[in-house]
Amino acid sequence: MKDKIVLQNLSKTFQTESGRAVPVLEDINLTIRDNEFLLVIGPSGCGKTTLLSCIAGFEEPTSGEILMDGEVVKGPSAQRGVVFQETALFPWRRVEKNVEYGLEVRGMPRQERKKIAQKYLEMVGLQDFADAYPKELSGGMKKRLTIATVYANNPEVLLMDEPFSALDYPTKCRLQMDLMDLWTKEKKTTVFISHDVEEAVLLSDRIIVLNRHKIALEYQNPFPRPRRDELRSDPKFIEAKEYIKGAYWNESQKAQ
Ligand SMILES: Nc1ncnc2c1ncn2[C@@H]1O[C@H](COP(=O)(O)OP(=O)(O)OP(=O)(O)O)[C@@H](O)[C@H]1O
Repeated sequence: MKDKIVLQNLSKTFQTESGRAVPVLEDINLTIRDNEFLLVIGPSGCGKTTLLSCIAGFEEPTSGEILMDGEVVKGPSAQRGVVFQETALFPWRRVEKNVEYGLEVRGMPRQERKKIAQKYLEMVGLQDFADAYPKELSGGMKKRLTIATVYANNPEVLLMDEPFSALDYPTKCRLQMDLMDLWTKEKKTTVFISHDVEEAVLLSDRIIVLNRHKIALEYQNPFPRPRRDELRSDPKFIEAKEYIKGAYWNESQKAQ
């Protein structure tokens, strides 16, 4: 599989207003392969969002560089779709019009963008809510809508920052399965940030534990796809979760 995103000696240090230097990422080297689902986990404040923001092009590295398809990332691009923890929807636009927004901006004809919006609303099970406003949707439905919106724009890379963290467990489980279905149908290179070890083992091809400014552990996920909901209670899955949790826990302890 070809390399999609390459982080070369990536470092990021923030300067606080009082002039203090806050090192967040130090000399990170990482290759994300085309169509890989990479999951980044780590204790709060370890730099997960900063890493994602650098890949998205929202933050500039202090040193080192990020390459996508061999080209240096110099700023945000429509080729990298971002899903944040908070849903970013237009409250005054109906559900279908939210999905169409990016396509409209690109000048796609009305009928064509409507067809694409309907396809993705169906894929996330929101076809009956096309004419509703976002405020009429539950938290989980809003997440589905955000994912449909990002997918409709057809980016090559999907960057997701804890998209399901605020949801209750059953809703989260359902959305994880939905995302996996969508990802299986339309594979995209994905970088997904999470605090949740179960989510990490269920979704990923590979897990990176980030801590103390560096990659503390890399774990190649052995579970074959498709992965069903029942996998969550498989003893081997639980064992894998414990292993990641052990590394995550140890790293959290060291961070204190
Ligand atoms: N713009 C900024 N200016 C100064 N410091 C910042 C800035 N953005 C982030 N930081 C600091 O960088 C560190 C990493 O933040 P980041 O949000 O990347 O962590 P995280 O791992 O995503 O945390 P969480 O899991 O709590 O979301 C934190 O110490 C934070 O205070």
